[in-house]
Amino acid sequence: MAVALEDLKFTLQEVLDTFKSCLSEHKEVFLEHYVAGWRGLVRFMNCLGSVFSFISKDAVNKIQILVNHLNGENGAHYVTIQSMVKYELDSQLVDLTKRGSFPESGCRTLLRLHRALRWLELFLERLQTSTEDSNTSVMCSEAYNESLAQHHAWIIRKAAGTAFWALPGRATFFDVMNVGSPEQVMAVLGDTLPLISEVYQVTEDLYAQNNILELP
Ligand SMILES: CCCCCCCC/C=C\CCCCCCCC(=O)N[C@@H](COP(=O)(O)O)[C@H](O)/C=C/CCCCCCCCCCCCC
Repeated sequence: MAVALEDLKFTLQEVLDTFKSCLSEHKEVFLEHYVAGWRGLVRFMNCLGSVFSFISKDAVNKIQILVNHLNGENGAHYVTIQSMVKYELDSQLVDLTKRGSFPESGCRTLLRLHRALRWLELFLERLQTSTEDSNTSVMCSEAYNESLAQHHAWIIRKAAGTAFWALPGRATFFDVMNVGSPEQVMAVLGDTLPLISEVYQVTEDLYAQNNILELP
């Protein structure tokens, strides 16, 4: 029986490894590894219960759009996020001001995941400084309100806010991360966060330079 990648067991270490291999020595972001990082995160979310499946579906859909670009006839232009942005903008394959002919452009699709990466960064920062009594739902909502929520319609914010209350407590959350004791989780978080932050910042700068941070 074939098993979808998203259904395999999550380990935080694996996500760390994919984000480690995301950046080239010239600070280019390899799309293949970026997408692999997201696949790992979706696997984590799938372990948390079906209440998150509407979020997971959207992420999987966006991951698949990027994989299709990577595996398509113009895949060579999609090796890094930098080459993708240049190719799509030079070839006018991006809707810049309103949705139109290119609802599945790589630039637009990646921007949605990029914004979600900021949520992840803020959430992991909170987890890293959390104590046994900290509430994962509160940390998740705060991170969401400071980032992704600003790009979501009211109905999505409402649904996301409701789902956050179904998050398990910190101890279970750490168990699902599958890296060992809370001390080991903290250590892996300490390794993971700077990598995620760097990938986020490189992407943010690239999108800002090209004035494509608000793609419809
Ligand atoms: C290291 C382990 C600890 C943390 C692990 C977290 C795992 C999170 C995995 C995936 C995060 C989901 C990424 C969601 C991408 C959302 C992209 C987006 O903004 N899509 C909206 C806009 O798209 P277009 O309509 O413009 O195409 C779309 O409307 C969204 C629909 C679904 C709702 C999105 C809610 C996002 C909440 C993010 C927090 C996830 C909380 C997971 C709990 C751990």
